[in-house]
Amino acid sequence: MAEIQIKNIAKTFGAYQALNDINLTIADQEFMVLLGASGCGKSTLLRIIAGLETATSGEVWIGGKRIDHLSPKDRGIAMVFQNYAVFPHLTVFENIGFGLRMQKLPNDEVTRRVERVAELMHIEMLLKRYSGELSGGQRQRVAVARALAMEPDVILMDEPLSNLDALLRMEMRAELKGVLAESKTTAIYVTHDQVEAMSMADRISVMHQGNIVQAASPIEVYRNPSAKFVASFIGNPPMNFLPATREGGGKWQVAGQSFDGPNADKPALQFAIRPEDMQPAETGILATAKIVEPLGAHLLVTCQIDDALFRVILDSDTVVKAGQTLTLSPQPDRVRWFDPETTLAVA
Ligand SMILES: Nc1ncnc2c1ncn2[C@@H]1O[C@H](COP(=O)(O)OP(=O)(O)OP(=O)(O)O)[C@@H](O)[C@H]1O
Repeated sequence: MAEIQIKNIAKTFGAYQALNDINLTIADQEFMVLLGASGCGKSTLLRIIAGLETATSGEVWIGGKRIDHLSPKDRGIAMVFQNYAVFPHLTVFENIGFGLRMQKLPNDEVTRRVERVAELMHIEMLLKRYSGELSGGQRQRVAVARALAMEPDVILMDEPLSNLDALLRMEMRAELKGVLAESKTTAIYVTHDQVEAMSMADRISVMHQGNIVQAASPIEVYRNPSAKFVASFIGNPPMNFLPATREGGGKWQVAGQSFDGPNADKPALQFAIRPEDMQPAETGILATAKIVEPLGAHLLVTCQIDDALFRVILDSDTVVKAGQTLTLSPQPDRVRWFDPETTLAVA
C-alpha cells in the first residue's frame, strides 16, 4: 500500500513563498497529475516528495510512514525527469538495470526485472543496443523502464514527455497510463499540458501561485471548476464569462436575457459557460460573429456580446459569416456561476 499524504507542506526560497500550506492525499495506485503554469510550484512539490528539496515546514507520509527525514534512496520512490538521463555509452539492458546493480541485486534478479519491464515498455528487442543510438521516444521508454525496474511504491514524473514530438507524445501518454495501471504503482505526474493532464489523470490537482486550487477528477475539474482560475485555465478555448446582475428570486440578467441562477445575496455574479455548451437557438443572447475558424471537426466562432469576447464551438456544417448576428442559448445544466469578488464558484 502506498498512499501518499502531504501535510501542511510550505516552501520558501529566501523571501519567496513557493508553496503555501499544501495538503493532499493521493490514494494507493492513484495517478495524480499536478497541473499548472510555469512557476506555480509543481516541480518544487515533487522534489520535496522525492527528497531532492527540503520543505520549510510540513510532513510527507507514504504508506502510513513519515518519510520526509529519509534520504531519497530510502523513500521507495523512483523518478523520471524531462531530460531523461539515459547513459549513451551503456546498453539499454544496463541502463534499465542501473539502479538494480547499484542495489547489488543478484544477476538473475536483474535479468528477470529488466526483461519484464522491457516487455512492458515494448523495448525488449532493443536491450543489446547502445542508448546513444536510440530515438527520443525509445530513450524515454528506457527512462521509464529504469524507474519501473526498481519496483518502487511510488513513481514521480516531471514533464517526462515534453521533449518528444506531438505525435509520439500522444502515443506515449496512452501507453504510459496503461503501463502504470498495470504496474499498480502510485504515480504523481507534473505537467503544464492540460490535454496530457485530462487524458492521463485519475485526479488532477490544479496549482496556482503555490496553492492547490482544486483536486478532482478530470471531468469534475472541467465541468465544475471550483474557481474562476480553474475555469479559465482548463479547456481550449477556456470557459466564457458574462456579467450577471440580480433580478431577485434566483433570477439573473445576462446580456439582456433572464436566467435561473443561484439564490445568492449578491448584486452581481458572473455567468460562465463552455464554448460547446452555447448553441444557436430561436431565442437567446445576441452575439456578433467576429472571427470564424473552421477546424475540421468543428467550427470555432469568436463573437462579441456587449463588451465581452465570447467563443462558441459549433457543428462544422453550420454556416456563419463574420459580421453575422447569432442568437445563442446555453444548455441550462451546464451554466456555472462565479462570485466576482472571491472568484469562487457559487452553487
Ligand atoms: N532553488 C530555488 N531558488 C529560488 N527560487 C526557486 C528555486 N527553485 C524554484 N524556485 C522558484 O519557486 C517557484 C516555483 O518553482 P517550480 O520549479 O516549482 O515551478 P513549476 O511550477 O514546476 O514551473 P515549471 O513548469 O516552469 O518547471 C518559481 O517561482 C521558481 O522561480
